[in-house]
Amino acid sequence: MTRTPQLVVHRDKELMAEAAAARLITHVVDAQAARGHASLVLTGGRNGNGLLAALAASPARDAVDWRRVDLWWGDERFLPEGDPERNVTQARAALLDAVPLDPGRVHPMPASDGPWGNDPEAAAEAYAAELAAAAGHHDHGRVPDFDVLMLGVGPDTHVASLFPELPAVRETERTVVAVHGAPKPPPTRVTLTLPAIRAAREVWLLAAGEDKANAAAIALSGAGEIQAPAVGAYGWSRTLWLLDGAAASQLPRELYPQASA
Ligand SMILES: O=C1O[C@H](COP(=O)(O)O)[C@@H](O)[C@H](O)[C@H]1O
Repeated sequence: MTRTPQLVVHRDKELMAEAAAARLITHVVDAQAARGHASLVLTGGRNGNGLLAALAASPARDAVDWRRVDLWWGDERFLPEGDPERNVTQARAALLDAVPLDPGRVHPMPASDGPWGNDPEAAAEAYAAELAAAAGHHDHGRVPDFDVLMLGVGPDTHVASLFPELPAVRETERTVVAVHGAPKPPPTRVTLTLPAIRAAREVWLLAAGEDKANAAAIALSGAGEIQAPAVGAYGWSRTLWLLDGAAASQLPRELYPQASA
């Protein structure tokens, strides 16, 4: 388990998205070569969707065997199926509809008009059960061995739907919980918890744009995870912060990485 993140700063958000997409393709190809399949956790938000769109535009996307990719989500806005604000709807538009995925390996979080109805607690429990059913006996706990778990960092340091000081960020047992009263709309959400996030091999935090500069500086300067949830998001093999110059602009000088482009 490494709590010390590596930082990579790219010139701007477009280059950051392209470089992150290239990095992801390489990871997936390597995971498939080593283990036969790759398991990814997608994030919503502008930076996560930017990465997916860059991946869709990359000719190297065809190096991936998409039929052997498992897709999970870090969080979801609890809205009806097909709602344009749902993270899965946006991911489908950015990439998923353009690649030959196995539908049985795509695991969106439940919608508010899905089989568990408008009950986010039931939806969270069902997603936790789906994760547990996919976890092998070698996996760390009750979720599959995620190769890469991506998280967009919000301007308030939230990741997934773990917002500062709300009960979800304090959860230490369950892997998935419902969120009520999120400060960013919509207020009702479903999210992986920090213990589930920390079961990932690699956690990549994405932060691009001036509105992320304060969040990056706070999260990377020793804040607590209840006040700054991004602090609590780390992988057991590696934790990577992928930033653009604007998001890195308030980092303390000693944190600013030497080799960045
Ligand atoms: O609402 C959400 O916001 C965060 C961050 O989004 P961004 O647009 O500020 O980059 C995202 O990571 C999360 O998945 C999403 O539900």
